[in-house]
Amino acid sequence: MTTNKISAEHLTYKRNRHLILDDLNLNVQQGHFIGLLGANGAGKTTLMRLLNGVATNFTGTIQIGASESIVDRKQLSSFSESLKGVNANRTLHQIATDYAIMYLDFSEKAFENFTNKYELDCHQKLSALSKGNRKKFATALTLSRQTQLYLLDEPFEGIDSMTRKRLISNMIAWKPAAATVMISDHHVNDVVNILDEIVVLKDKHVVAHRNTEQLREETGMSVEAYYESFYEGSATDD
Ligand SMILES: Nc1ncnc2c1ncn2[C@@H]1O[C@H](COP(=O)(O)OP(=O)(O)OP(=O)(O)O)[C@@H](O)[C@H]1O
Repeated sequence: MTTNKISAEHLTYKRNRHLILDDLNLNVQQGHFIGLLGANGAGKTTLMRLLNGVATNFTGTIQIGASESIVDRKQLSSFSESLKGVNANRTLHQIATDYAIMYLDFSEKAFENFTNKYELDCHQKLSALSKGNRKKFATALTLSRQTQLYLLDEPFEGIDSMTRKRLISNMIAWKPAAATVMISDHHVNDVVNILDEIVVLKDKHVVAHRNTEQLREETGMSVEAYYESFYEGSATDD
């Protein structure tokens, strides 16, 4: 069996009796930038929560590397949403110190590099950060772990277009070859240059999973036009 993969098979998930994901199948080889695309409410955050092991009580299987266990998946993936439970009265530096205790793979050196590049003042309290800087901080924390799968939920939301371009270049330069980075974003054109693959969620499951280069060659469409066509009901994935 191949172990350098991330997979979800027949994944079905309900929350408060609402069916959110239904028989979702996804299989990615590690080492790529993957865009997780879908309209509001399509289930992008939910899928990331399930992969990371924050959300449980699903049916089907989820695997990262060779393991299906929740404990291993939390260890093998780093999720930007983890910041949700953090005490906003703590400074960025204090929060990073907490992370270093919580996650043995957290690199304080990497964190320092990211915060320098992102122009964040680590003496500030989390509560004092603007929306964009809060996103940058969540990304810095997430990427400072040394693990296999990085799950970034709308990392560029609220970030100005110039900074966005700089963060994307930094991310390309930073990515370890074996790591997988899954990014959800509503502004497909802004992130498309970083993406090796896209996964489109619609109707509670994956309706397309394509290599971006092949997609352009084979369809002659931009990635954004291809993605939007699923929502216009005019495309099928073959
Ligand atoms: N606590 C909950 N109880 C019931 N349904 C929920 C709950 N949380 C989320 N949902 C539903 O799950 C579905 C998927 O939500 P999710 O946040 O994963 O979507 P998303 O693709 O990330 O959306 P967005 O792009 O708006 O962030 C939505 O229909 C949402 O209403």
